[in-house]
Amino acid sequence: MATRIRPSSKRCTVIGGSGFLGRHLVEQLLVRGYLVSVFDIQQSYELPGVTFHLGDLCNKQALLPALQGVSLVFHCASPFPGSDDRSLFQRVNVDGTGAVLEACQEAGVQKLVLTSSASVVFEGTDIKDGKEELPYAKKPIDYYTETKIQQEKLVLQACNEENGFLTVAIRPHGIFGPRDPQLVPILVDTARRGKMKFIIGDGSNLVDFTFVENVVHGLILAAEHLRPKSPLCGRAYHITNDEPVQFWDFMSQVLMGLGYDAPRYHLPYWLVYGLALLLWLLALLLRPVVRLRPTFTPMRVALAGTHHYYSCTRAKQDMGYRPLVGLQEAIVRTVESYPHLRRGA
Ligand SMILES: NC(=O)C1=CN([C@@H]2O[C@H](COP(=O)(O)OP(=O)(O)OC[C@H]3O[C@@H](n4cnc5c(N)ncnc54)[C@H](OP(=O)(O)O)[C@@H]3O)[C@@H](O)[C@H]2O)C=CC1
Ligand SMILES: CC(C)=CCC[C@@H](C)[C@H]1CC[C@H]2C3=C(CC[C@]12C)[C@@]1(C)CCC(=O)C[C@@H]1CC3
Repeated sequence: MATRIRPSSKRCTVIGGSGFLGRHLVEQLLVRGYLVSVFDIQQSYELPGVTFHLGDLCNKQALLPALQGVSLVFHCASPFPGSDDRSLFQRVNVDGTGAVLEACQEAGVQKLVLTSSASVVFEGTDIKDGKEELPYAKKPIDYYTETKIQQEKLVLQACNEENGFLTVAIRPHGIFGPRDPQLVPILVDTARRGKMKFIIGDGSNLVDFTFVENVVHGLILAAEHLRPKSPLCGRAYHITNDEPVQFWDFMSQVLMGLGYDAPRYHLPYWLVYGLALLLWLLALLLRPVVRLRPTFTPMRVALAGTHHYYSCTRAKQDMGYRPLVGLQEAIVRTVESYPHLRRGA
Protein backbone atom coordinates (compact mmCIF):
# COMPACT_ATOMS: atom_id res chain seq x y z
CA MET A 1 0.00 0.00 0.00
CA ALA A 2 1.29 3.49 -0.89
CA THR A 3 2.33 5.65 2.08
CA ARG A 4 0.31 8.81 2.49
CA ILE A 5 2.30 12.05 2.93
CA ARG A 6 0.94 14.15 5.85
CA PRO A 7 -1.02 17.05 4.32
CA SER A 8 0.28 20.54 5.07
CA SER A 9 -2.32 23.32 5.34
CA LYS A 10 -0.27 25.64 3.12
CA ARG A 11 0.26 23.04 0.40
CA CYS A 12 -2.33 23.20 -2.35
CA THR A 13 -3.04 22.09 -5.90
CA VAL A 14 -4.74 24.17 -8.56
CA ILE A 15 -6.55 22.03 -11.13
CA GLY A 16 -6.75 24.16 -14.28
CA GLY A 17 -3.80 26.21 -13.01
CA SER A 18 -2.52 26.86 -16.55
CA GLY A 19 -5.72 28.70 -17.50
CA PHE A 20 -6.61 32.39 -17.21
CA LEU A 21 -8.11 32.34 -13.70
CA GLY A 22 -5.93 29.44 -12.52
CA ARG A 23 -2.66 31.23 -13.30
CA HIS A 24 -3.75 34.42 -11.50
CA LEU A 25 -4.72 32.22 -8.54
CA VAL A 26 -1.36 30.45 -8.54
CA GLU A 27 0.50 33.78 -8.58
CA GLN A 28 -1.51 35.15 -5.64
CA LEU A 29 -1.20 31.92 -3.64
CA LEU A 30 2.60 32.18 -3.94
CA VAL A 31 2.46 35.80 -2.72
CA ARG A 32 0.45 34.62 0.28
CA GLY A 33 3.01 31.95 1.19
CA TYR A 34 1.35 28.77 -0.17
CA LEU A 35 3.26 25.88 -1.74
CA VAL A 36 1.57 25.36 -5.08
CA SER A 37 1.24 22.50 -7.56
CA VAL A 38 -0.67 22.76 -10.82
CA PHE A 39 -2.62 19.98 -12.51
CA ASP A 40 -3.66 20.79 -16.07
CA ILE A 41 -3.92 19.25 -19.50
CA GLN A 42 -1.29 21.74 -20.71
CA GLN A 43 1.55 23.87 -19.31
CA SER A 44 1.37 27.49 -20.44
CA TYR A 45 4.10 29.09 -18.26
CA GLU A 46 6.83 28.39 -15.72
CA LEU A 47 7.12 29.88 -12.23
CA PRO A 48 9.82 29.20 -9.62
CA GLY A 49 8.46 26.94 -6.88
CA VAL A 50 5.47 25.68 -8.89
CA THR A 51 5.38 22.00 -9.83
CA PHE A 52 3.34 21.06 -12.90
CA HIS A 53 1.52 17.75 -13.27
CA LEU A 54 0.19 17.27 -16.77
CA GLY A 55 -2.86 15.08 -17.39
CA ASP A 56 -6.58 14.85 -17.98
CA LEU A 57 -8.63 15.43 -14.81
CA CYS A 58 -11.01 12.67 -15.93
CA ASN A 59 -8.24 10.21 -15.10
CA LYS A 60 -8.13 9.61 -11.35
CA GLN A 61 -4.79 7.81 -11.55
CA ALA A 62 -3.25 10.83 -13.27
CA LEU A 63 -4.63 13.13 -10.58
CA LEU A 64 -3.42 11.21 -7.53
CA PRO A 65 0.31 12.13 -7.68
CA ALA A 66 -0.66 15.83 -7.87
CA LEU A 67 -2.68 15.54 -4.65
CA GLN A 68 -0.18 13.77 -2.41
CA GLY A 69 0.48 15.72 0.80
CA VAL A 70 -1.96 18.42 -0.22
CA SER A 71 -4.71 19.60 2.14
CA LEU A 72 -6.39 22.09 -0.19
CA VAL A 73 -7.48 21.79 -3.84
CA PHE A 74 -8.86 24.50 -6.11
CA HIS A 75 -10.77 23.18 -9.13
CA CYS A 76 -10.71 25.80 -11.92
CA ALA A 77 -10.67 23.63 -15.06
CA SER A 78 -13.38 23.57 -17.70
CA PRO A 79 -13.63 23.29 -21.48
CA PHE A 80 -14.01 26.60 -23.37
CA PRO A 81 -17.60 27.81 -22.64
CA GLY A 82 -18.20 28.74 -26.29
CA SER A 83 -17.74 25.13 -27.45
CA ASP A 84 -20.76 23.24 -28.75
CA ASP A 85 -19.31 19.83 -27.87
CA ARG A 86 -21.88 18.41 -25.45
CA SER A 87 -20.00 15.17 -24.76
CA LEU A 88 -16.81 17.09 -23.89
CA PHE A 89 -18.69 19.18 -21.29
CA GLN A 90 -20.31 16.06 -19.84
CA ARG A 91 -16.98 14.21 -19.70
CA VAL A 92 -14.89 17.01 -18.15
CA ASN A 93 -17.34 19.03 -16.03
CA VAL A 94 -19.45 16.16 -14.71
CA ASP A 95 -17.63 12.81 -14.98
CA GLY A 96 -14.24 14.51 -14.54
CA THR A 97 -15.40 16.34 -11.42
CA GLY A 98 -16.54 12.96 -10.07
CA ALA A 99 -12.97 11.71 -10.61
CA VAL A 100 -11.58 14.83 -8.86
CA LEU A 101 -13.82 14.18 -5.85
CA GLU A 102 -12.78 10.52 -5.63
CA ALA A 103 -9.09 11.36 -6.03
CA CYS A 104 -9.26 14.09 -3.36
CA GLN A 105 -10.85 11.75 -0.85
CA GLU A 106 -8.45 8.93 -1.66
CA ALA A 107 -5.44 11.25 -1.25
CA GLY A 108 -6.67 12.64 2.08
CA VAL A 109 -7.37 16.19 0.79
CA GLN A 110 -9.36 18.13 3.40
CA LYS A 111 -10.83 21.03 1.41
CA LEU A 112 -12.02 21.48 -2.17
CA VAL A 113 -12.89 24.93 -3.53
CA LEU A 114 -14.79 24.74 -6.83
CA THR A 115 -14.96 27.60 -9.33
CA SER A 116 -18.57 27.32 -10.37
CA SER A 117 -20.40 30.14 -12.20
CA ALA A 118 -23.23 32.55 -11.46
CA SER A 119 -24.67 31.38 -14.79
CA VAL A 120 -25.99 28.23 -13.07
CA VAL A 121 -29.16 30.21 -12.26
CA PHE A 122 -29.34 32.13 -15.56
CA GLU A 123 -32.06 31.11 -18.05
CA GLY A 124 -31.69 34.00 -20.48
CA THR A 125 -34.09 36.34 -18.65
CA ASP A 126 -33.39 39.25 -16.28
CA ILE A 127 -31.70 38.62 -12.91
CA LYS A 128 -31.35 41.68 -10.68
CA ASP A 129 -29.34 41.44 -7.46
CA GLY A 130 -29.70 37.62 -7.63
CA LYS A 131 -29.10 35.80 -4.35
CA GLU A 132 -27.70 32.28 -3.95
CA GLU A 133 -31.19 31.05 -2.98
CA LEU A 134 -32.32 31.36 -6.63
CA PRO A 135 -33.08 27.87 -8.03
CA TYR A 136 -30.76 26.32 -10.59
CA ALA A 137 -31.82 27.07 -14.18
CA LYS A 138 -34.51 24.58 -15.19
CA LYS A 139 -33.76 25.18 -18.86
CA PRO A 140 -30.01 25.90 -18.94
CA ILE A 141 -29.17 28.07 -21.92
CA ASP A 142 -26.24 25.94 -23.19
CA TYR A 143 -24.25 22.75 -22.48
CA TYR A 144 -21.66 24.68 -20.48
CA THR A 145 -24.32 25.93 -18.04
CA GLU A 146 -26.10 22.56 -17.94
CA THR A 147 -22.91 20.79 -16.87
CA LYS A 148 -21.75 23.58 -14.50
CA ILE A 149 -25.03 22.99 -12.59
CA GLN A 150 -24.39 19.25 -12.34
CA GLN A 151 -20.78 19.91 -11.35
CA GLU A 152 -21.74 22.31 -8.56
CA LYS A 153 -24.36 19.89 -7.18
CA LEU A 154 -21.82 17.02 -7.14
CA VAL A 155 -19.22 19.08 -5.31
CA LEU A 156 -21.57 20.55 -2.70
CA GLN A 157 -23.19 17.17 -2.01
CA ALA A 158 -19.76 15.66 -1.40
CA CYS A 159 -19.16 17.91 1.62
CA ASN A 160 -18.89 15.57 4.59
CA GLU A 161 -17.74 16.97 7.92
CA GLU A 162 -17.63 13.52 9.55
CA ASN A 163 -15.17 12.24 6.94
CA GLY A 164 -13.16 15.45 7.18
CA PHE A 165 -13.79 16.45 3.55
CA LEU A 166 -15.16 19.99 3.14
CA THR A 167 -16.35 21.62 -0.07
CA VAL A 168 -17.52 25.07 -1.15
CA ALA A 169 -18.42 26.60 -4.54
CA ILE A 170 -17.52 30.11 -5.67
CA ARG A 171 -19.73 31.54 -8.41
CA PRO A 172 -17.98 34.40 -10.25
CA HIS A 173 -19.56 36.28 -13.12
CA GLY A 174 -17.98 37.85 -16.21
CA ILE A 175 -14.33 37.48 -15.19
CA PHE A 176 -11.98 39.87 -16.97
CA GLY A 177 -8.41 41.09 -16.62
CA PRO A 178 -4.93 40.75 -18.11
CA ARG A 179 -4.37 37.58 -20.18
CA ASP A 180 -8.09 36.76 -20.45
CA PRO A 181 -8.42 34.80 -23.69
CA GLN A 182 -12.15 35.45 -24.05
CA LEU A 183 -13.74 38.79 -23.29
CA VAL A 184 -11.33 41.38 -24.76
CA PRO A 185 -10.11 39.18 -27.65
CA ILE A 186 -13.69 38.32 -28.73
CA LEU A 187 -14.70 41.95 -28.44
CA VAL A 188 -11.73 43.21 -30.48
CA ASP A 189 -12.14 40.47 -33.09
CA THR A 190 -15.82 41.44 -33.49
CA ALA A 191 -14.86 45.13 -33.79
CA ARG A 192 -12.11 44.39 -36.34
CA ARG A 193 -14.66 42.51 -38.45
CA GLY A 194 -16.88 45.62 -38.39
CA LYS A 195 -19.61 43.89 -36.37
CA MET A 196 -19.46 46.04 -33.21
CA LYS A 197 -21.78 48.77 -34.49
CA PHE A 198 -25.00 47.67 -32.81
CA ILE A 199 -26.38 47.78 -29.29
CA ILE A 200 -28.79 44.94 -28.59
CA GLY A 201 -31.89 46.35 -26.87
CA ASP A 202 -31.98 49.84 -25.30
CA GLY A 203 -28.51 49.43 -23.75
CA SER A 204 -29.64 49.96 -20.16
CA ASN A 205 -29.17 46.35 -18.99
CA LEU A 206 -26.95 45.98 -15.93
CA VAL A 207 -24.39 43.19 -15.65
CA ASP A 208 -21.57 42.09 -13.36
CA PHE A 209 -18.07 42.11 -14.77
CA THR A 210 -15.62 40.86 -12.15
CA PHE A 211 -11.91 41.66 -12.12
CA VAL A 212 -9.87 38.47 -11.99
CA GLU A 213 -7.93 39.57 -8.86
CA ASN A 214 -11.21 39.94 -6.95
CA VAL A 215 -12.26 36.42 -7.95
CA VAL A 216 -8.88 35.11 -6.77
CA HIS A 217 -9.33 36.95 -3.46
CA GLY A 218 -12.78 35.32 -3.06
CA LEU A 219 -11.37 31.85 -3.80
CA ILE A 220 -8.59 32.20 -1.22
CA LEU A 221 -10.93 33.65 1.42
CA ALA A 222 -13.29 30.72 0.81
CA ALA A 223 -10.45 28.25 1.33
CA GLU A 224 -9.33 29.97 4.53
CA HIS A 225 -12.85 30.25 6.01
CA LEU A 226 -13.86 26.69 5.10
CA ARG A 227 -13.59 24.89 8.44
CA PRO A 228 -15.68 22.25 10.23
CA LYS A 229 -19.03 23.77 11.31
CA SER A 230 -18.44 26.97 9.32
CA PRO A 231 -21.40 28.25 7.27
CA LEU A 232 -19.35 27.75 4.10
CA CYS A 233 -19.56 23.93 4.24
CA GLY A 234 -21.45 22.64 1.20
CA ARG A 235 -22.62 26.12 0.11
CA ALA A 236 -22.32 28.36 -2.95
CA TYR A 237 -21.15 32.01 -2.91
CA HIS A 238 -21.41 34.75 -5.54
CA ILE A 239 -18.22 36.72 -6.02
CA THR A 240 -18.55 39.91 -8.06
CA ASN A 241 -17.08 43.41 -8.26
CA ASP A 242 -20.22 44.55 -6.42
CA GLU A 243 -20.57 47.36 -9.01
CA PRO A 244 -23.12 46.33 -11.66
CA VAL A 245 -22.46 48.23 -14.90
CA GLN A 246 -24.42 48.66 -18.15
CA PHE A 247 -23.21 45.87 -20.45
CA TRP A 248 -22.85 48.23 -23.42
CA ASP A 249 -21.14 50.89 -21.35
CA PHE A 250 -18.53 48.39 -20.21
CA MET A 251 -18.01 47.13 -23.79
CA SER A 252 -17.72 50.72 -25.05
CA GLN A 253 -15.15 51.65 -22.40
CA VAL A 254 -12.95 48.68 -23.32
CA LEU A 255 -13.34 49.31 -27.06
CA MET A 256 -12.61 53.04 -26.82
CA GLY A 257 -9.69 52.38 -24.46
CA LEU A 258 -8.17 50.27 -27.26
CA GLY A 259 -8.93 52.88 -29.93
CA TYR A 260 -12.09 51.38 -31.49
CA ASP A 261 -15.45 53.07 -31.97
CA ALA A 262 -18.22 52.32 -29.47
CA PRO A 263 -21.41 50.72 -30.85
CA ARG A 264 -24.13 53.31 -31.60
CA TYR A 265 -27.15 51.85 -33.42
CA HIS A 266 -29.87 49.98 -31.55
CA LEU A 267 -31.42 46.67 -32.64
CA PRO A 268 -34.50 45.14 -30.93
CA TYR A 269 -33.47 42.38 -28.52
CA TRP A 270 -36.03 39.80 -29.67
CA LEU A 271 -35.12 40.25 -33.33
CA VAL A 272 -31.43 39.53 -32.66
CA TYR A 273 -32.25 36.67 -30.28
CA GLY A 274 -34.56 35.09 -32.89
CA LEU A 275 -31.89 35.38 -35.58
CA ALA A 276 -29.27 33.86 -33.26
CA LEU A 277 -31.63 30.96 -32.53
CA LEU A 278 -32.20 30.35 -36.25
CA LEU A 279 -28.45 30.48 -36.90
CA TRP A 280 -27.83 28.03 -34.06
CA LEU A 281 -30.43 25.61 -35.47
CA LEU A 282 -28.91 25.93 -38.94
CA ALA A 283 -25.43 25.24 -37.53
CA LEU A 284 -26.84 22.15 -35.77
CA LEU A 285 -28.51 20.86 -38.97
CA LEU A 286 -25.43 21.46 -41.10
CA ARG A 287 -23.01 19.97 -38.57
CA PRO A 288 -22.55 16.63 -40.40
CA VAL A 289 -21.49 18.59 -43.51
CA VAL A 290 -19.83 21.80 -42.27
CA ARG A 291 -18.95 23.21 -38.82
CA LEU A 292 -20.30 26.78 -38.51
CA ARG A 293 -19.25 28.93 -35.53
CA PRO A 294 -21.63 31.92 -35.37
CA THR A 295 -20.51 35.02 -33.39
CA PHE A 296 -24.10 35.64 -32.34
CA THR A 297 -25.13 32.58 -30.32
CA PRO A 298 -28.41 32.70 -28.31
CA MET A 299 -26.35 32.60 -25.08
CA ARG A 300 -24.21 35.56 -26.14
CA VAL A 301 -27.22 37.59 -27.24
CA ALA A 302 -28.96 36.86 -23.93
CA LEU A 303 -25.81 37.88 -22.03
CA ALA A 304 -25.58 41.08 -24.06
CA GLY A 305 -29.25 42.09 -23.84
CA THR A 306 -30.57 41.21 -20.35
CA HIS A 307 -29.87 42.25 -16.78
CA HIS A 308 -27.74 39.72 -14.90
CA TYR A 309 -26.13 40.93 -11.73
CA TYR A 310 -25.80 39.19 -8.40
CA SER A 311 -25.63 39.99 -4.70
CA CYS A 312 -22.42 39.04 -2.88
CA THR A 313 -23.83 39.79 0.58
CA ARG A 314 -23.45 36.16 1.64
CA ALA A 315 -19.71 36.23 0.84
CA LYS A 316 -19.35 39.52 2.72
CA GLN A 317 -21.06 38.10 5.80
CA ASP A 318 -19.50 34.64 5.92
CA MET A 319 -15.96 35.31 4.72
CA GLY A 320 -15.48 39.07 4.96
CA TYR A 321 -15.26 39.44 1.18
CA ARG A 322 -14.80 42.93 -0.32
CA PRO A 323 -13.58 43.54 -3.88
CA LEU A 324 -9.93 44.65 -3.74
CA VAL A 325 -9.90 46.45 -7.10
CA GLY A 326 -12.66 48.82 -8.21
CA LEU A 327 -14.20 48.55 -11.69
CA GLN A 328 -12.64 51.70 -13.19
CA GLU A 329 -9.12 50.78 -12.12
CA ALA A 330 -9.72 47.22 -13.32
CA ILE A 331 -10.79 48.43 -16.78
CA VAL A 332 -7.72 50.69 -17.08
CA ARG A 333 -5.35 47.89 -16.01
CA THR A 334 -7.01 45.44 -18.40
CA VAL A 335 -6.92 47.79 -21.40
CA GLU A 336 -3.23 48.59 -20.72
CA SER A 337 -2.41 44.90 -20.69
CA TYR A 338 -3.50 44.37 -24.32
CA PRO A 339 -1.16 46.67 -26.35
CA HIS A 340 -1.16 44.11 -29.19
CA LEU A 341 -4.95 44.40 -29.55
CA ARG A 342 -4.97 48.21 -29.94
CA ARG A 343 -6.38 49.57 -33.19
CA GLY A 344 -3.61 49.63 -35.79
CA ALA A 345 -1.23 47.45 -33.73
N1 LIG B 1 -13.94 33.24 -17.49
C1 LIG B 1 -15.11 33.56 -16.96
O1 LIG B 1 -15.68 34.62 -17.24
C2 LIG B 1 -15.74 32.61 -15.98
C3 LIG B 1 -15.17 31.40 -15.67
N2 LIG B 1 -15.77 30.58 -14.74
C4 LIG B 1 -15.16 29.31 -14.39
O2 LIG B 1 -13.83 29.56 -13.96
C5 LIG B 1 -13.00 28.42 -14.26
C6 LIG B 1 -11.75 28.92 -14.96
O3 LIG B 1 -12.11 29.58 -16.16
P1 LIG B 1 -11.02 30.23 -17.10
O4 LIG B 1 -9.76 30.44 -16.37
O5 LIG B 1 -11.69 31.36 -17.77
O6 LIG B 1 -10.82 29.05 -18.18
P2 LIG B 1 -9.51 28.63 -19.00
O7 LIG B 1 -9.99 27.89 -20.19
O8 LIG B 1 -8.62 29.80 -19.20
O9 LIG B 1 -8.77 27.63 -17.99
C7 LIG B 1 -9.17 26.31 -17.80
C8 LIG B 1 -7.93 25.42 -17.80
O10 LIG B 1 -8.37 24.06 -17.60
C9 LIG B 1 -7.74 23.24 -18.57
N3 LIG B 1 -8.50 22.03 -18.82
C10 LIG B 1 -9.60 21.89 -19.62
N4 LIG B 1 -9.98 20.61 -19.64
C11 LIG B 1 -9.15 19.92 -18.83
C12 LIG B 1 -9.03 18.56 -18.46
N5 LIG B 1 -9.85 17.62 -18.94
N6 LIG B 1 -8.06 18.20 -17.61
C13 LIG B 1 -7.19 19.13 -17.12
N7 LIG B 1 -7.24 20.43 -17.44
C14 LIG B 1 -8.20 20.83 -18.29
C15 LIG B 1 -7.65 24.13 -19.77
O11 LIG B 1 -6.77 23.63 -20.75
P3 LIG B 1 -7.11 23.95 -22.31
O12 LIG B 1 -7.05 25.45 -22.45
O13 LIG B 1 -6.05 23.22 -23.06
O14 LIG B 1 -8.50 23.41 -22.55
C16 LIG B 1 -7.18 25.44 -19.13
O15 LIG B 1 -5.80 25.44 -18.94
C17 LIG B 1 -13.86 27.47 -15.07
O16 LIG B 1 -14.35 26.47 -14.22
C18 LIG B 1 -15.02 28.34 -15.54
O17 LIG B 1 -16.19 27.56 -15.69
C19 LIG B 1 -16.93 30.95 -14.11
C20 LIG B 1 -17.52 32.13 -14.39
C21 LIG B 1 -17.01 33.07 -15.35
C1 LIG C 1 -21.01 39.23 -18.11
C2 LIG C 1 -20.53 38.02 -18.76
C3 LIG C 1 -21.03 36.73 -18.25
C4 LIG C 1 -19.62 38.09 -19.74
C5 LIG C 1 -19.03 36.84 -20.31
C6 LIG C 1 -18.05 37.08 -21.41
C7 LIG C 1 -18.58 36.78 -22.80
C8 LIG C 1 -19.77 35.91 -22.79
C9 LIG C 1 -18.78 38.12 -23.52
C10 LIG C 1 -17.41 38.69 -23.81
C11 LIG C 1 -17.49 39.45 -25.12
C12 LIG C 1 -18.99 39.51 -25.36
C13 LIG C 1 -19.51 39.87 -26.70
C14 LIG C 1 -20.77 39.48 -27.06
C15 LIG C 1 -21.58 38.59 -26.21
C16 LIG C 1 -20.99 38.27 -24.82
C17 LIG C 1 -19.49 38.17 -24.87
C18 LIG C 1 -19.02 37.02 -25.76
C19 LIG C 1 -21.33 39.86 -28.38
C20 LIG C 1 -21.14 38.66 -29.31
C21 LIG C 1 -22.81 40.21 -28.26
C22 LIG C 1 -23.40 40.63 -29.58
C23 LIG C 1 -22.60 41.70 -30.27
O1 LIG C 1 -23.09 42.67 -30.74
C24 LIG C 1 -21.14 41.46 -30.29
C25 LIG C 1 -20.62 41.12 -28.92
C26 LIG C 1 -19.14 40.88 -28.92
C27 LIG C 1 -18.65 40.74 -27.54
